[in-house]
Amino acid sequence: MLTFYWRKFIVPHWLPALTAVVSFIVASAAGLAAPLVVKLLIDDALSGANLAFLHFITAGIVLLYLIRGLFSYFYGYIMAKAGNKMLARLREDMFSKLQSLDYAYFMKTPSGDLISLFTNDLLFIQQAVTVGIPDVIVESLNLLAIMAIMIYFDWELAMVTFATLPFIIVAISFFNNKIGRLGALVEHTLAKVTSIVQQSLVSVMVVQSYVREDYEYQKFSDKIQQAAGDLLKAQRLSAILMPLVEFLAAIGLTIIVWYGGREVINGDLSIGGMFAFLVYIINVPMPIRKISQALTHLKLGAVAWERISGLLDEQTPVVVDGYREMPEAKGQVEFRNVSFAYQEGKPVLDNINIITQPGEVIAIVGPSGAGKSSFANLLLRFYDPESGDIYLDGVNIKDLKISALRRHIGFIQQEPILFNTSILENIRYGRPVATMSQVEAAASLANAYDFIMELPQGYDTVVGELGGRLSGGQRQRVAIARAIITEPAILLLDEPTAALDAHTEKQVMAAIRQAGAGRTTFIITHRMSTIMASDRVVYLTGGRVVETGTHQELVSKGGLYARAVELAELKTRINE
Ligand SMILES: Nc1ncnc2c1ncn2[C@@H]1O[C@H](COP(=O)(O)OP(=O)(O)OP(=O)(O)O)[C@@H](O)[C@H]1O
Repeated sequence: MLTFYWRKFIVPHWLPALTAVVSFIVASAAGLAAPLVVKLLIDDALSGANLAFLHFITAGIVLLYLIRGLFSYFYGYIMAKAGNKMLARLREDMFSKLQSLDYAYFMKTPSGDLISLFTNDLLFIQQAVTVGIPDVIVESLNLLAIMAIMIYFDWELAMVTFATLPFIIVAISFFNNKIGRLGALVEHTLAKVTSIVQQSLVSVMVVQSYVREDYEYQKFSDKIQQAAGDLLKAQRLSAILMPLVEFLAAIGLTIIVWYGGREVINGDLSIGGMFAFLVYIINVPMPIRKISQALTHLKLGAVAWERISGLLDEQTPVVVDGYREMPEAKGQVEFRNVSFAYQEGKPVLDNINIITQPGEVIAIVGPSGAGKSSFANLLLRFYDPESGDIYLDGVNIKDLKISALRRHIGFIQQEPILFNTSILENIRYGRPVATMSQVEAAASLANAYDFIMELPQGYDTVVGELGGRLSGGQRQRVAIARAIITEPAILLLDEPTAALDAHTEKQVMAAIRQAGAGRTTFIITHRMSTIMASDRVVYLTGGRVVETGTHQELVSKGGLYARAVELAELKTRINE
């Protein structure tokens, strides 16, 4: 564990670490000299009734504590600066790694666990770095210095006094191991607690509509109680440890009184020397206690680091970035022999072949689970095909920079995610440098201009968590404006109206038609009116393209699509 901290946190920051240690040594030496002053005071100034020497010692004490204070400040400042810098860097690295990870990573990792890395785990690392590491180094030096001075003074008395040290060390390491294990448990439980909070915030509507508040509370409370219980056990052990260490140190003190007293009576030790010894032994428990606490911090930090490095070392880039830029695109898309599976042996798309012309409107239709959203995921390179390739304007999208590819695709989901900022910022998200007139043009094309103007704060209206202060149709139109402000060559819409009523659907479809003019549009849909407005229907079932053609062609063909349409019409009639 110590070698890990040495490699990770000390070697790369050796200069501030060295300056800090030197400052500490000076501060500590000043502190350690105090008992020597006691010896001089008793043996020379008081016994010899030497007033001049008494004045000299008095000035010496002031000077010693001045030096100690000054260098303690240097030490504290350097440590805080190095610790904060390192932590800020670690936070940046973690966030940057998070931004670089594949979509697939987020599908398999609970977001609560990730949040916990940024909160609980970073806190443990912070304590390990700013308290654990410095205390282990400096307090060990302190302890060694005290022991060395004691040996120098009177090695026999020192050896007798140190007889209690092995007991102190055994007690500390025994308790520390237990405390460390409990700490790791607390850490684990706190991660779960964060996850519960995050989940219940995201799902607040579900929680409230199913009246499951008590259940959520109970889940939270159980974990918190568990963490509190484990923490209390750890604190209890700490509370036992300290008096035990102090008791053992007091035995050392008794030994000095007894053995040292005899030496003084026999004339082998001066009274001042014995008092200095007593002051030193009184100072022994403090560094031992700090070392023990620091080791606990280091243990907890090491567990947290293991979790954090799990993120930093994540090797996901299954989707490897390409190298080609593509400033302009016409929007011709080809899927050539594309097959795909999320898990080996469970194919989701099977040998898909589609070529679109720029500006064509393709409706992707098929039963639930047919692979329609997976088709969109592949086009956006959230995943790569197992075999086969996808081309944009004749260029394999694997060769394109992912940023270049995605810049040409305006992606609109069934439930658009808006950020909790103003409408203006949301629309500009796709193109931060867009002028106000470009924002207004995008909003007009998306049929959003009028409703935005009717809002009291217009474009400055804050949309609420996930856009919750807007209606479903308004949210969708803001999302369309956000998608088209980048002027993408392709619009990719995954059931954009599925969550809307018939009236709102009409408004949103009108927006999509206006926004889609001149752009290749893939629209995943179940809506007959949307299908009929498309140039071509691609009918998917079981991950295969079973039929393709215009709606009329496919209906006339009387195949699987025609049967699906008949069923859909029947359903509509029944509902009417
Ligand atoms: N991230 C994922 N990991 C594993 N399997 C997945 C994942 N996403 C989808 N699947 C599976 O892949 C298959 C196709 O899913 P997909 O979402 O593409 O279907 P869909 O046609 O869009 O369905 P729907 O119309 O219900 O949205 C389904 O069996 C689904 O369970």
